[in-house]
Amino acid sequence: MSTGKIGVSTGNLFPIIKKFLYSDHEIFLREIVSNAVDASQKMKVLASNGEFKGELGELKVRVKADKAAGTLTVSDNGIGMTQEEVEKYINQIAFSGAEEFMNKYKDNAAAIIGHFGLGFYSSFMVSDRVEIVTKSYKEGAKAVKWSCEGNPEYTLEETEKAERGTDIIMHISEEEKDFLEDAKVNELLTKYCKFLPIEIIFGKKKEWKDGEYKDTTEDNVINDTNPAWTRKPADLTEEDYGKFYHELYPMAQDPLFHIHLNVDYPFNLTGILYFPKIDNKFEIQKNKIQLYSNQVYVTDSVEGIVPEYLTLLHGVIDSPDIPLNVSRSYLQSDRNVKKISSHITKKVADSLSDIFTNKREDYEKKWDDLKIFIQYGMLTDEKFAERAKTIFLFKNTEGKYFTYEEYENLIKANQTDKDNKVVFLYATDVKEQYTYIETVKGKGYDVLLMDGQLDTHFINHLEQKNSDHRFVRVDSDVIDKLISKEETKEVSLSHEEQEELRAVFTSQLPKEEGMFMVNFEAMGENADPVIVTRSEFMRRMKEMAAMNPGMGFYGAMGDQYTLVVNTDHKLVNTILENEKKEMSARLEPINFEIKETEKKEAELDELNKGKKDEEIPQVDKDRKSEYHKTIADLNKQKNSLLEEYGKGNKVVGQLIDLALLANGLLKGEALNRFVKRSVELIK
Ligand SMILES: Nc1ncnc2c1ncn2[C@@H]1O[C@H](COP(=O)(O)OP(=O)(O)OP(=O)(O)O)[C@@H](O)[C@H]1O
Repeated sequence: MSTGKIGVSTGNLFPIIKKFLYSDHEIFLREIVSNAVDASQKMKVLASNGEFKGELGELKVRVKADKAAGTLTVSDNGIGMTQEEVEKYINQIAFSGAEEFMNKYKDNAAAIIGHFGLGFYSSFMVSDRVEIVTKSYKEGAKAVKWSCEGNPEYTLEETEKAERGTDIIMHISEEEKDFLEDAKVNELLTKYCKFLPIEIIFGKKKEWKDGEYKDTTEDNVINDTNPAWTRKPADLTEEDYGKFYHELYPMAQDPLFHIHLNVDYPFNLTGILYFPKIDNKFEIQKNKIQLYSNQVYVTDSVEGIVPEYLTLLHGVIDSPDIPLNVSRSYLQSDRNVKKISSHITKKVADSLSDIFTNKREDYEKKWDDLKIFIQYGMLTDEKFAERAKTIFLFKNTEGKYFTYEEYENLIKANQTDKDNKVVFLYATDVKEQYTYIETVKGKGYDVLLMDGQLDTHFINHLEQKNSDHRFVRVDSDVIDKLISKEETKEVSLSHEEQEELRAVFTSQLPKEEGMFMVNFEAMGENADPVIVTRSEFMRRMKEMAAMNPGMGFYGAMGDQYTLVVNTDHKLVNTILENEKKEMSARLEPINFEIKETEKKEAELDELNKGKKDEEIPQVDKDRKSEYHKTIADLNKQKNSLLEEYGKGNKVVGQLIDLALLANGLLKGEALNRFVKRSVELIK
C-alpha cells in the first residue's frame, strides 16, 4: 500500500470544487457515468482495431445505490486503469501548473472542471470518501484500490477484482443522503444519461404484482443508446421521428415538422428540431430544446445559444463544440456557439423553404400552427426575416393561402388607392366583422384574416419594410375611405344641420361602451344609414399597449369609436326633415337670439379693431364675455332640446343600435333595450 499527496496543490482544490459547484452538485453523476461510458467505448475501439484480442463481454455501466452501506457505485467493464495510470490520471491531475491556474480561475471553477479533466473530482461534492477499484484490460495487470477522503491525502493498494473495468464507490456524505434514494438517482440518470451510447443499468425493471411493484429479472436500462439524431436521415421514417419526439416529451402533441441537422464543417453539429403544435395561446413552452455534447445532456436553457425565436422549438442539438460544465455567459460568448446559432437559422429557413416548395399543400395545412413561429422569427431576427419572406403565407377570409407576392398581385389592380398605395384589407374576426367584410367584398375587394397573436406587430413590421403597402381593418373607416380612390363626395348638409343632427344622434349613444364621435359622410343611397368605425391607428396602439407595458398611455385610454351617419340615406334625411318640422318652432327663437348676440359681438369687435388689449375699455371687455356666456347658454339650451327630442326618437335609437350590433358593441342592458324596442316597432 502506498499513501501520497495528490499532485496538485489540492489544498486549494477541494474547497473550490465544493464551494463553486455547490449549486449544481447533481452533475457529479453525469461526470462519473460519462467516464465509465468513455472507458467502455475505448474498449470497443481497442477491440475493433485489434489491439485487444480477448473477450469483450457485454459493455454496460451499472449504477447501484446501497442505502445500508451509504454508497453509490458506478461500475463499468471498460478499459480500467493500471496502478501507473491511476497515479497519472487521478493523482496528478491532468494539467501542469495547476496551482497557478486554479488561483487565476478560482472564480470560475465550473469552467476549469469542464476543461481540464476534473470531472472525476466532482464526486467529492457529495462524498466523504471516494474509492476507485479498477483493473486494466492490459494483460497481467493487477487490480488496485484508490481511496481518498476529499483532502490531498490518498491511499493506493493492490486488491482483488475478478473482472476488467472500474468501480467508482462514493460514500455519500450525510447532508447529501438524497443521492442514495432510488427515485433521485433514477431522475438524475434520466436527465443526464438518457441518450448515452453505452447502456446504463439501474436496478431491475419493475412490474405490478400482488398489489405492489416488484423487481423482475430484467435489467432496467435507462437510456436509448442509439437516439434518432445520431442516425442518418435516410435510415429514419416519419414514425421514427415521431417516436423520438415522444421519447423527449412524453406528454406533448404530435409536432408539425422536424428538421434534421447534420453538419460536420466548420464544426460538428447534429440534432433534430421540431416545430411543436401549440394548442391555445402563445404560451411559454415548458418543453424546451435540449443541448447535448456527445450524447451527454448539458442543459435545456438554450437562450443565447440558439436564436431567441428558436427557443420555442423542441428537440435536440448535439455538438462536441458545446463545452460541458460552463456558465451561461461563457456559453453565450463562445465563438463556436455563435456560429452554431447562425447556422441553425439558415438551416431552419432552408428546410422550411424545401417543404414549402415541394409539399405546399401540406405546408398550407399546417400553416395556421406554424405561422406564429415564422412571425416571431421574422420579427426578432433580420436574417431570418429576409430568408422567410417568400414562405410566409397570408390567409384570406375564405381560407385561401397566398405568399406575399401572390397576394399583392391579386389585389394590386383593384386595391390601390389614389396615393398609389396598395391597401391590404383585413379582419380579425370573421363573425364579429361580418357586415364590414360583406360590404368590402361587395365592392370586389379581398379581405385577409389576421387573427393571430402577433399579427398587429407583424403588420407594423410589414408596413415598415414596405412603405407602399398599407394594412387597414375593414371596420376602421367607411368603405370609400378604406381605399380612397378619388376625392370623396362632399356632405350636402349645412353646418347648422350637422350640428342639429349630431345632437340628436349623440343623445342615444351608449356612454358605457367608450367614447363616440359622430361624423357625417355621403356614402351613397344604398349604403347603410349608420355605421360604427374604429380608427386603425388608435386600435393598433391599444393592441400594442396591451402587449407592451411601456406603452401604458395608450392602454389606459378608453376605446374610441366613430358613429358615421350616411347623409345620402333616405332615413337620415327623413329624420332631419321631421326634426326640422317638429323642432324648428321651438328652435327658431333660440337660433334667432344666437344670431343676434353673434352680431352684437361682431359689432363690438369692429369697434375695438386694431386696439391693444390694454386700450380696450373695461366695459367692452365685460360685455364681450357676457355675449360669450349668452351664446354658450343658448347652445346648451338648444342641445338639450335636441337631445330631449333625440332620446324620444325611436328611429334614431334603432339606427344607432343596429350599427352597434353589427360591430359587436351591443351588449347587456343596451341589447335588452334594443330587443324591446324592436318588438314595439313591429307592433
Ligand atoms: N471509469 C473509468 N475507467 C477508466 N479510466 C477512468 C475512469 N474514470 C476516470 N478515468 C481516467 O481518469 C481521467 C480523469 O478523469 P476525469 O473525469 O477527471 O477527466 P476526463 O474524463 O479526462 O475529463 P472530463 O470528465 O472533464 O471530460 C480520465 O481521463 C481517465 O483516463
